[in-house]
Amino acid sequence: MTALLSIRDLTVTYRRDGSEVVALKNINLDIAAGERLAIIGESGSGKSTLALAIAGLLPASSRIGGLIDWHSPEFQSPHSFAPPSVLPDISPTRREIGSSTAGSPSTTLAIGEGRNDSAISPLVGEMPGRTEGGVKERERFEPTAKSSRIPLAGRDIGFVFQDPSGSLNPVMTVGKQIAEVARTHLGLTWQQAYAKARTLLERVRLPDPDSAMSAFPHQLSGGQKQRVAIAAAIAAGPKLLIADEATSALDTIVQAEIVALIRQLVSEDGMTLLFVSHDIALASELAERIAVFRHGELVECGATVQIVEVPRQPYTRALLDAHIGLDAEPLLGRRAFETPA
Ligand SMILES: Nc1ncnc2c1ncn2[C@@H]1O[C@H](COP(=O)(O)OP(=O)(O)OP(=O)(O)O)[C@@H](O)[C@H]1O
Ligand code: NI
Repeated sequence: MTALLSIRDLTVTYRRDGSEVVALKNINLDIAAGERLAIIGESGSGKSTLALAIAGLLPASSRIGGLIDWHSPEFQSPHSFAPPSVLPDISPTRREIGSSTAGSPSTTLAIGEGRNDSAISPLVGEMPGRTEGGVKERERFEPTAKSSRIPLAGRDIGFVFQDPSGSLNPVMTVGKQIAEVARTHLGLTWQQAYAKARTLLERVRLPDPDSAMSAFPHQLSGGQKQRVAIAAAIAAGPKLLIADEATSALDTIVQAEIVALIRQLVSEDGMTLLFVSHDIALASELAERIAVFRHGELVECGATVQIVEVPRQPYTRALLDAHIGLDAEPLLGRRAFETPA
């Protein structure tokens, strides 16, 4: 399988109240093109930080070390600190990236240790102290070569957050906000973009897409809002879809529907999926591979069946054990739990 991106020695530190929080420590991870990879771990383990780092959406208060290589001729770093050619290669594992040797289409994304000033996050000022929030357009520095471009959240990377209200504009119609993504990134006319938005609402199976086009987010249910957020996230045809706890705020049935929808869209569009969740059972329903995070470290990574059936780490075992009913038909267990006495 071809790697979409390689993460090498990625370390992310946040500054908070004068002290530093190390959110990720020396992460090494490859993401294959077209795979469905889940990132799991308890709260604060660094899952969202990884997702934001990949999308180039970390707040300016963060510092990044290590590198992210996109193995695509189209892409450049979303947060490299200088053109790769003038930066020293500080990563001891750099040579392990087979396809990033000279002449390869790989592009180095982040090299060295530096304050993340170049990545101007839309989260800055909007959601201080949080990693979840709305992704809207953000300023970017220009690519150094015309032939390659910076992988951009919203265009090349679709991002779906836990709270769809955070990513949807409350005073803009559903149709217009999806159309705006298509217009901005695909260069469509408004008319074409609205037609695309209408098609996308059908694809995400929103009931009555025609009236939904002129609806405002508050007129929709949580699950419907999340469908709209997903439509907006895939509107520009991203290569990578990142869903960060995208179903965590929804009830079990809607959660299953959204997971099924994500699976279908990812397969139809040939997208790579990064599914961030604290729920190992949900992750195992969707992902082919699971990476387990704890205290900012990647403790275990393997095929879903291996992680679920023969976890190597006690921590993974504990996550599995903590999930009620995983070993004993979870859906039946949940249904019995929900049935009124
Ligand atoms: N903007 C920020 N400023 C300061 N510290 C932060 C910021 N965002 C995250 N952190 C800290 O970094 C660590 C990792 O947080 P992160 O949000 O990546 O974890 P997570 O696994 O996504 O957790 P959750 O499941 O609660 O979403 C935590 O200690 C968190 O408090
Ligand atoms: Ni998170």
